[in-house]
Amino acid sequence: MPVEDAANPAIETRDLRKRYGSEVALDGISLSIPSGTVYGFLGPNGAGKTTTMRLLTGLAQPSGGGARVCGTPVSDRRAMASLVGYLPETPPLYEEFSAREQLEYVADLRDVPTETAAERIDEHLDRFDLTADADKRIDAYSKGMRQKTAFIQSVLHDPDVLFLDEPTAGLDPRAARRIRESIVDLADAGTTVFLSTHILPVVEAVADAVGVLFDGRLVAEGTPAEVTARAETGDSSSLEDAFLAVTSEREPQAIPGGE
Ligand SMILES: Nc1ncnc2c1ncn2[C@@H]1O[C@H](COP(=O)(O)OP(=O)(O)OP(=O)(O)O)[C@@H](O)[C@H]1O
Repeated sequence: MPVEDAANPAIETRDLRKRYGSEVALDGISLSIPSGTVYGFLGPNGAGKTTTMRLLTGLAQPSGGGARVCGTPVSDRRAMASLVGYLPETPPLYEEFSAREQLEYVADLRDVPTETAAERIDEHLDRFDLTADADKRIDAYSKGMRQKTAFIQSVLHDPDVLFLDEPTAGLDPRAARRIRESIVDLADAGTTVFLSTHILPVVEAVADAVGVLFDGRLVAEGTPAEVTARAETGDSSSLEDAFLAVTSEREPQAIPGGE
């Protein structure tokens, strides 16, 4: 069972906003996500999902509002480095390193003790069927092998909150299942997982709650069943039907003139 603590949310945002010049990427979102839960963060292309994750990992500065992760303001980048793990859409990997070297390097950066790092690296390489290729250079890796390596590096330091941007992209069914299992295992162990993906069956399988972002605003939130039911798309409707309903036939919202 997830270790939930609604009074001390792992992720909390208040009217969080981000502009890029005149472009409003995020138009004031407020979230409260209990620790030890999986939050599926959905939205069409360009809705503001990556922007939100960059703000919540301290990689970008908000234009307005605020956010805390485990009670710490996200502006504290030093604290964020140990509190959060982040698998971005295009993960940073050193082509000339092997997967093992890459993972040892990241573990060292995150101050994971050498012996603990070695154990975790071996365990994860095995779990993702990478052991035989672990000493090959990453520039000879397939897309899926890179994605698996990047996922492992995002969890090596045992973060309290894990942000995943399309973690199963490019993975074969076995590897995708391993990622889904890992997400559930991590949440069971108390990690909060913030999962952005367009693969809605993955969200239905693992998420405790979902939020749907459209044009920089949160337009639906609840358990997958609640969001599906509220969209009132029919008796046999799915999360996909609900997603399409809440992200269509909406006029773009007027953008306020200032913060
Ligand atoms: N560095 C940037 N400079 C200017 N505009 C940006 C920048 N990053 C994002 N945007 C804009 O902000 C909006 C939200 O982008 P974002 O990448 O957060 O969307 P997304 O929901 O992650 O999309 P996708 O599903 O395609 O990955 C888009 O209109 C995008 O063009």
